[in-house]
Amino acid sequence: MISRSIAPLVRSALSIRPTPAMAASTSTSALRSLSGASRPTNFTPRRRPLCDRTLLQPNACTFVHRRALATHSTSTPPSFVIPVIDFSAFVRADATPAERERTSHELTHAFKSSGFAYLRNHGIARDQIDATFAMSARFFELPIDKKDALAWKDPRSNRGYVAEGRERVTQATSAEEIAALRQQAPDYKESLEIGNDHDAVWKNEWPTESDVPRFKDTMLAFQTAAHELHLKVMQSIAIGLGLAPGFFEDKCNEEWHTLRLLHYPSVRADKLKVDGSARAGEHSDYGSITLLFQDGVGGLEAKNPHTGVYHAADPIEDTVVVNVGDLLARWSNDQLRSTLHRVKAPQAADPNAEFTPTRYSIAFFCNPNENQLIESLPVFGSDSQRKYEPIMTKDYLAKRLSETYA
Ligand SMILES: O=C(O)CCC(=O)C(=O)O
Ligand SMILES: [Fe+2]
Repeated sequence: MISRSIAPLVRSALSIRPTPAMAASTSTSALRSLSGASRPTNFTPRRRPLCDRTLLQPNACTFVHRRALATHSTSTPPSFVIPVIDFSAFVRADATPAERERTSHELTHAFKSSGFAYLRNHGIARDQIDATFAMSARFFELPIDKKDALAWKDPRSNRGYVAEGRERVTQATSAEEIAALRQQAPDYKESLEIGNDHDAVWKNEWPTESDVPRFKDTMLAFQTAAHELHLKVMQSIAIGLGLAPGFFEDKCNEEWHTLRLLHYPSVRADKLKVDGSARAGEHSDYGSITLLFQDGVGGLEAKNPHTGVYHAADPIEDTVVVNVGDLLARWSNDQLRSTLHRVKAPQAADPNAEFTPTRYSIAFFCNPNENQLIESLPVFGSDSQRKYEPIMTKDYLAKRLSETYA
């Protein structure tokens, strides 16, 4: 999260205090607002039309994600804990194997129970995170035409700017249902998706250097740091599962990740009270793990799969939230949980406040390599106990998006 010392500065410098006029325009834009879960970073060519253009204004393209539920519960432990784990054993060069084992067991225990953990001492410097947040806020301050010029165009690329109103996570399938949902319960956010910058086919949509100086360099450096942390987390998971420490290394090293900058504009608090409405609707993430950096505002919630009750995953200074995605859940035959989550108004917010404060977060969606076969590992049982058919990363991701456009 943005350090407490600079967070108010960043926020007051970069966010907009809502005025009545803004409230009106927020609500107008909210009506065309949609958004949601992680999209995969790459794609096999689709046979179906990319967008349902009947649902949106000209030149806009709506992404409606119909997500199957994440990992289901079959047992009934009642507690739902998101522990704070000291990850320094994977950052310090002098850590002992025993220290790494201990950390790894804590982490895999968390992933087996809630699917979420906070990592402290994760090795990404606070200054780097703060600088990335500040740069993200500067990007979202650009006039809408500059951002629209960088628009997200193709799910195979999954790169570019996603304006409010372009995406809605839902299980719904019919156009009418989706249109109604959009009216009643849009997601209130905009985002910029950034893939790896060395893809031969798909290119990132960068703002010009004069519009946002040092933006590209800052984001590339952040991707590098986040990828390194992701490799350490995967190593820790391998140890926690009793696998060789390097088990995931050559399966997750192609940087097939998506860095998503998220901006949740200030919104009338009553809008988030509408049934089913959220800043980001209920969803699971698709990939292996997600590293989530949040500012100090709060609002992230994770769903206890046993009770269906949502628990706040409030920001904790100097930590990163890490959660399991669908592919890691499949790899582990659901032993590691891909837990449903969403972003609502912060639970600690003043109940009488007219507006929910502006919020920024940065999600780094990590994926196994494109052609990696994801099948439940023998350590999780015999073939007959497998809950899922083996599937390649890119096919799983493509399948999820083709459902989206059914
Ligand atoms: O902004 C957040 O806190 C969570 C965002 C998220 O879950 C997502 O984009 O998949
Ligand atoms: Fe998510």
